[in-house]
Amino acid sequence: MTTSAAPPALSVRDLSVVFRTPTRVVHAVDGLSYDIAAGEVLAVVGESGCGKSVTSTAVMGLLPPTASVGGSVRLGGRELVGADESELRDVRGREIAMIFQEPMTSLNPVLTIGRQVGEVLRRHQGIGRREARERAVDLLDLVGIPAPAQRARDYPHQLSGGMRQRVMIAIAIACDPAVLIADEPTTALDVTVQAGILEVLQSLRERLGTAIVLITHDLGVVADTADRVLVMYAGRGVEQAPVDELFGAPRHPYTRGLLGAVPVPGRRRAEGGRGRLQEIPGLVPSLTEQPDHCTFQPRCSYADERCGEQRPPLRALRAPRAPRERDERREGYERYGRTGQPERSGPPERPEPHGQSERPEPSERPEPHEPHEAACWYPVPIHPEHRERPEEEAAS
Ligand SMILES: Nc1ncnc2c1ncn2[C@@H]1O[C@H](COP(=O)(O)OP(=O)(O)OP(=O)(O)O)[C@@H](O)[C@H]1O
Repeated sequence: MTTSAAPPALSVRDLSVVFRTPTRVVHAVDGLSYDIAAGEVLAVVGESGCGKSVTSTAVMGLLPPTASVGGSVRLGGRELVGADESELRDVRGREIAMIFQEPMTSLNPVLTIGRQVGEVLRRHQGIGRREARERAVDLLDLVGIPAPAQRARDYPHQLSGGMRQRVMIAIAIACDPAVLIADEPTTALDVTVQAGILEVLQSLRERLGTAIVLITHDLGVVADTADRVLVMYAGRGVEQAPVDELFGAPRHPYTRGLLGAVPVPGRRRAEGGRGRLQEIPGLVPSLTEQPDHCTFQPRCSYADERCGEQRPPLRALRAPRAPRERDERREGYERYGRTGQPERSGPPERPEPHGQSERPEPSERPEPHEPHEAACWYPVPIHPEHRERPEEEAAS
């Protein structure tokens, strides 16, 4: 739950999405809750099919009629679940916007990019063609398109993939939305172009206070960009934490497995040949059922009977604060550069994270708006000798 005084820019509570087709029922999202504050970047991670995109599409009110949505999505005090289409159309683009993975499918190939950015302004702000054109050029400039006045006359196919993605961002932020959802915005791009796009997103949150929900598979991007992380598994939120806590002291066994499945050069050598990539055994559960127990239980090495009988709620955990624990958090954070790998090979020299010189130390980052939470009866111990029992956790 949000502890800061300011209301969240976006508040999602107990969101559920069920698709009903003639042949099956899919519980794509089940009881998901999160908040995001102005100027914050919340990364949403999890294996393919865990419900990241469906969550965002539900928040935007863009799901097909086969989907039924439950719970609450509050945007600046306005409830979006159950709102009618005309109200949603008014909100989308103006107060909340989304950028997608593949800009070529979202841009109109027969209109210039200046026209496409300008159209959004004209539709939502009722300004004239000439003013819209001028403001479109300003927006293209803001997202880092060189010579924006000339490029505004280009068609999408005349731009590189990275430039097209910048155009999508310009369209998304044209009306200065409070919340921007970026669904895998850098996946199809090479690493240097990706870095440029992430810088644009960072500058938006700093300059305009945009709250950004960043959906990504790339844990390096998460480490480098996010303030907080939401981990999803099989349609449920299983862990939420400030980014350095999540990387340094993951508490849900699934999160730990997810981090262990990322290649880190030098780790194997540093760990005497033992540091292999750790696969999570077993398979992701089918979403056609909605079990009333922990869905990760069949794959979890910590599970006991209770995990197979009762569904663990998302509970606040005590944050690791002792100096030694703090160092471990830091170490975890430093393991991941922007590409999911340290910039140089591993120990004995500890690698610097990408862009560390310009970015504040993790300890200087803004205070988290939410505590560390995990949906687990037996959260992974911070130290093996300190296995905590549920009753020792500081529930709040
Ligand atoms: N229109 C639909 N009808 C039925 N099931 C759907 C529909 N859209 C999505 N799903 C199902 O919902 C589940 C979640 O899908 P979603 O696209 O949100 O996953 P994801 O975590 O974003 O995956 P990825 O990382 O691969 O994009 C999947 O099992 C998917 O098959």
